Amino acid sequence: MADRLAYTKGHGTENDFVLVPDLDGALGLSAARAARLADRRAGIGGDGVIRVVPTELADEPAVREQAGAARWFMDYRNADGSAAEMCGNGTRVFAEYLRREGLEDADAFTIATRAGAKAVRRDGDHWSVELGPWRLADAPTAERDGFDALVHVGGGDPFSALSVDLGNPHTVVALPEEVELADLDLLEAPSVRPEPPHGTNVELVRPVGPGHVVMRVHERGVGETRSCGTGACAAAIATSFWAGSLDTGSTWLVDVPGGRLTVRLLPDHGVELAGPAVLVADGSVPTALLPD
Ligand SMILES: N[C@@H](CCC[C@H](N)C(=O)O)C(=O)O
Repeated sequence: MADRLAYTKGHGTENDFVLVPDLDGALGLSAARAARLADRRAGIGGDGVIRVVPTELADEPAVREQAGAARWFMDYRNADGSAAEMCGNGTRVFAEYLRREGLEDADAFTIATRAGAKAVRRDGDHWSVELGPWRLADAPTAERDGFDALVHVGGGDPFSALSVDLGNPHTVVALPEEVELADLDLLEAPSVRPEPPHGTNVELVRPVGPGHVVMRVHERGVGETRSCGTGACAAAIATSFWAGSLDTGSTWLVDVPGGRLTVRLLPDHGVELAGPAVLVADGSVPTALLPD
C-alpha cells in the first residue's frame, strides 16, 4: 500500500469536497476513512468525499451497468462516511477534476452516479448537469394537499413541507412569512414526520421574487452546509409546484449562503442545475494517519 493518499480539495458554492483518485480501483474507500478525510480537525475537511473510480470497477452492479455511457463513477460519501446516491454540486466539481486531469477531454460528457448516468456540460467557468427525473415522493398526498410532511426545526411549531426525490431524498419547507430564515437553528437535524426511511436533506425556502428563492439546508449525513445542488433543484420544483405552475423552461435563481445556483425545469420531470466548480488545493495525507 502507498505511504500517502493523494487528494484534491474543491467546492461548488462552498459545498466542499475531498476528491480521492482511485484510477485503478485498487484503493477502495471505507466509511471510516471517508469520515476521517472529511473531518475538519483531524483530516482535510469537507462536506463530502468523492472517490474517482472507473465505472467498470464500481462495487455496485447498477453503477457498473452505466459503463457504456460513462467512463468515471462519482463514488460520493457524506462527511459521516455514509454513501449518498447523488450530489449536485459534487457532479460539477467531479467534472472539473476529470477535465483538469485529462481523464475527459470534451466539454460535454456523462458521469456515472448511484442515481444513474448524468450528462454534464461546461460553459466557461460554470458546469451544468441534468439531474432528473425528479418525482414527488408521496405524489397522491402532495397533489391533494400541496404538502406531505411536517418538519420541526429547533423545537418550534412544525412547518408544512413537500418531499421531492432527486435520486436522493429532500424535504422542502415552505417558510411562513413571519419566520426569519436567518433565525432558524439548524445545529440539530430537523425532525421530519412521517420519518423518511433513509433520512432526508431538509431545505428551508423563502421566495424573494419571481423565479428567485433563498434557501438554507441541513444535509443528511453532514449538518448545515453552505449549499446543496440537489436541494436547490428540490427548492425550485417545490416552489413551482406550490405556485401551480411546473412550467418547463422556467429558470430559477437559488441563493444559498455559499453563492448562487441556477435551476432550469425541463420537460418530462427533467431539471438542470448550473453553477461554479472550483479546485482549490492538491496534496497528500500519510496513510498511517487514516483508518483502513
Ligand atoms: N450536497 C449535495 C448532496 C449530498 C448528499 C446528501 N447529503 C444526501 O445524503 O443525500 C448536493 O449538492 O446535492
